[in-house]
Amino acid sequence: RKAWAEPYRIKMVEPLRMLSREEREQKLSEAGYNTFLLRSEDVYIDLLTDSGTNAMSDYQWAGMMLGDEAYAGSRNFYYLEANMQKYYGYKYLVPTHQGRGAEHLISRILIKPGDFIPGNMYFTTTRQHQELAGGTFVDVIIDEAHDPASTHPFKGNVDLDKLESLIKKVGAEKVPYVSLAATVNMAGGQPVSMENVRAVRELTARYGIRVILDATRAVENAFFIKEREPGYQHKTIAEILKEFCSYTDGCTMSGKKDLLVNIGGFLAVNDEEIFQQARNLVVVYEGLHTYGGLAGRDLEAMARGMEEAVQEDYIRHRVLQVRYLGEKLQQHGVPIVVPIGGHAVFLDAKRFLPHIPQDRFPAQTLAAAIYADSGVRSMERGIVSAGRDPKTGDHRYPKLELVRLTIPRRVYTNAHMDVVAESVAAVYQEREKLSGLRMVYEPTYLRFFQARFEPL
Ligand SMILES: CC1=C(O)/C(=C\N=C(/C)C(=O)O)C(COP(=O)(O)O)=CN1
Repeated sequence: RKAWAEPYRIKMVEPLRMLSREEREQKLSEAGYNTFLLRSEDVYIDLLTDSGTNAMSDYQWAGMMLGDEAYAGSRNFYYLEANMQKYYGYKYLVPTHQGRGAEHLISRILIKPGDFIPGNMYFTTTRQHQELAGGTFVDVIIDEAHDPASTHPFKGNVDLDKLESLIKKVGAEKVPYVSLAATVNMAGGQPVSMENVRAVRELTARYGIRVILDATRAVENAFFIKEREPGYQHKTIAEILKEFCSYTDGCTMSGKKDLLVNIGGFLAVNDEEIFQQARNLVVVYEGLHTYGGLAGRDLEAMARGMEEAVQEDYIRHRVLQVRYLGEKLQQHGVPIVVPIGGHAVFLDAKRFLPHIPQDRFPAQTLAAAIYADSGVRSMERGIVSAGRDPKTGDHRYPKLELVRLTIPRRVYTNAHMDVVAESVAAVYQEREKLSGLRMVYEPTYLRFFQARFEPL
């Protein structure tokens, strides 16, 4: 049979409302044409992010009632620790309030000023913390990742020659770790193959260099390995995930994605010395080492989310719902990043709006136009997100100028996807009418969150 449906039924709903086109135009102007500055109540279908926006299960909500809110030694911490060891395989757990809390700790611990951190394409908060620690991020992803039309099945892969030439150029002692993301958010939710992570491990081991995984969407990555990599079709998602992690020395985790919680994260490592430094530093920045800025109930919900995340029917539905939207858009001729990623469909704003130069912010313009058309909220993932080069002060000009339609887990049905596809197609038909934006307010850090724009 072809028909497939959500592997869950709905027990509670949040009514949605739609504004009129005039109201949306007004809200957009008040938000400085930045979708981050819109109010949730003014958004119809919210595809801004899959971070913290996912629906918890009754099993997770029940866990919220079991929060052991002891200041030290909460029962929920030990349950989370045991589940992390079971599913991700690392030895030591340091909870943090969310992913960037863990990025902050590991950057401070491992990076010395003047160090270089190679990684498979940048992520905004990850690179920010590496730079704040005095490091320089160096992109060592394969070239195909920067080509939205390339159909390479594992566009998240590390280019081993780029990695080794960096190590030889700067010296292994200046490379504290490889920052490996799986999947790669900014490339379009693109996976890393098991063969590649194994090769990265072998190469870095020769130089005594650590590999720190960004495991935020590693379950989605495991799904792509099962689907695309020879030899893995008959492995479970849980087996693939654990094997993948076994080639790395630790991970930072934003539980707000794969782990189906609204807040939560952690740092996990195998090295006892790093663990001691992290659990000492966590009490300065996040909270005691057994809660790390989270309530006991949040730790419990994240531990239970971990069990659900690796369930085959759940993760298959999750990834195939994203693919459903992407294929609908392709039927309308809308240019998107291929292969379709695990957590979002990425519109290629350069091909969508070829008449708008990059320093007139085409992706920002497109995200604003989609909201005006239908109340669907998306996120700019182009020149605004790339920020300025700390050395030159000029914009960074990424090859990928994208708008991300990010699908929260277990929240929307395919009927919502149909509405989104229809709206994007309508904007695509009228794309000649769009003329770009100019930035009128630019914050210092991670400008995309709070920048304001005016139409040209
Ligand atoms: C791959 C990756 C992310 O995607 C990420 C956060 N992503 C957001 C907020 C997003 O909208 O994609 C973070 C930071 O996690 P945090 O938002 O601090 O829990 C780390 N790694």
